[in-house]
Amino acid sequence: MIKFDTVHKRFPNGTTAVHDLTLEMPEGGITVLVGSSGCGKTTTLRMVNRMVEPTSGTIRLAGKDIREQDAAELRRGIGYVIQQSGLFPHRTVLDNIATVPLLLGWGRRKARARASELLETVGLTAETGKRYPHQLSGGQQQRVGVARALAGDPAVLLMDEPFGAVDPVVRIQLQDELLRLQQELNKTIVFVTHDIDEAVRLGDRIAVFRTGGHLVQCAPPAELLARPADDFVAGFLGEERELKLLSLMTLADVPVAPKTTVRTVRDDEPAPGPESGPCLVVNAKGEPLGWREAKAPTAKTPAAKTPSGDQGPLLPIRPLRDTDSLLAALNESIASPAPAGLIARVDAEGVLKGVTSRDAIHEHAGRRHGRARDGESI
Ligand SMILES: Nc1ncnc2c1ncn2[C@@H]1O[C@H](COP(=O)(O)OP(=O)(O)OP(=O)(O)O)[C@@H](O)[C@H]1O
Repeated sequence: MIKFDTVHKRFPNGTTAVHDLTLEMPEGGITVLVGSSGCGKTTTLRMVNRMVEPTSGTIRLAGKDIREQDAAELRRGIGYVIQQSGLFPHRTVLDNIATVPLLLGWGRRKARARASELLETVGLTAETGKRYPHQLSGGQQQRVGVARALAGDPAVLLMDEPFGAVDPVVRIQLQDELLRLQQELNKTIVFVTHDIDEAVRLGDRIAVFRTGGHLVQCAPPAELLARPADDFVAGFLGEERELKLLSLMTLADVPVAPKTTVRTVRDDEPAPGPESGPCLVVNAKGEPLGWREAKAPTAKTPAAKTPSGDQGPLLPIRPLRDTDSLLAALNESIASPAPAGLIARVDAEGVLKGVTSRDAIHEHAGRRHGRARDGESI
């Protein structure tokens, strides 16, 4: 969709921001640009919509050299989201979102109808549309920024640190929203971030730049994590590189031991005595609720007579589905009070189907990691 061919950008003051960049950004995919500060990410992004003109080289959009298109027209077909959301302060949220449709000549009524539809798409209420940007939280402003960028239904979306100014919890929510939207909309997205975890979560491909505008490696996240091209990339990915790789692998083919491996008890039944160890408490539907470690019997209340209410606290758990990551499974198994660090595996409806031990997760993770290092897909 977007093709950079030996693109060079040298600013008039002599700074080389981008050095002979050759890079393809596939249609319908999210390409994330990462790298140290000043390595040319923003310049690369802004060359796509001609806010910055290359010194040399060619950029093609859907096969067409962007220099052959009128810059204003080109920009109307490309959504652009920046960190400070860039909303017009004196226009309502709805009018902000309607900006591009109006420029495209849709007429006021149709443009506003489109804006209302998009408010809902990005998870905001109709009432929010009547407010002004300063009356919204940072996270809400970013959602409006995304809605505004999507309003003209562009095939390409450029996002420059769009979630950089919000707290970590809202940031994860916005990332999830973007992934959900992308499943529906299938835009070609170029996304700039400083945050490698964000890049791994969102990217279909990650391009790592280093100072001087040099592209060092561009690869899908799993390939990048398993086989960084050099020490710079490895350093950039951080010391928990191997754990990050586990976040991309699912539990799907890790064996499930039958539920008879572990003692289960209904939440409305008394737990067995402490000599039988922790048991898994499930509700009437068979959904796991937690582990209960029975209290040691005392002289006053021997094990056999201990009423269920007295049998130790319920330690809540996170039951895991096949679609959950190996990292989530490992995390859960470390906290598990059950022998062998057992985790509860559930089906799509959340009903217990069995358990998996920490050793099984480890072994599987090691094997899959080895395969990834050898270049196999994970
Ligand atoms: N208009 C300009 N004139 C001169 N130099 C510029 C201009 N814009 C950017 N630069 C320089 O080009 C280099 C690349 O800048 P760019 O903003 O693309 O980097 P970046 O990777 O996005 O940085 P950051 O992560 O800090 O936002 C930097 O050295 C910057 O100072």
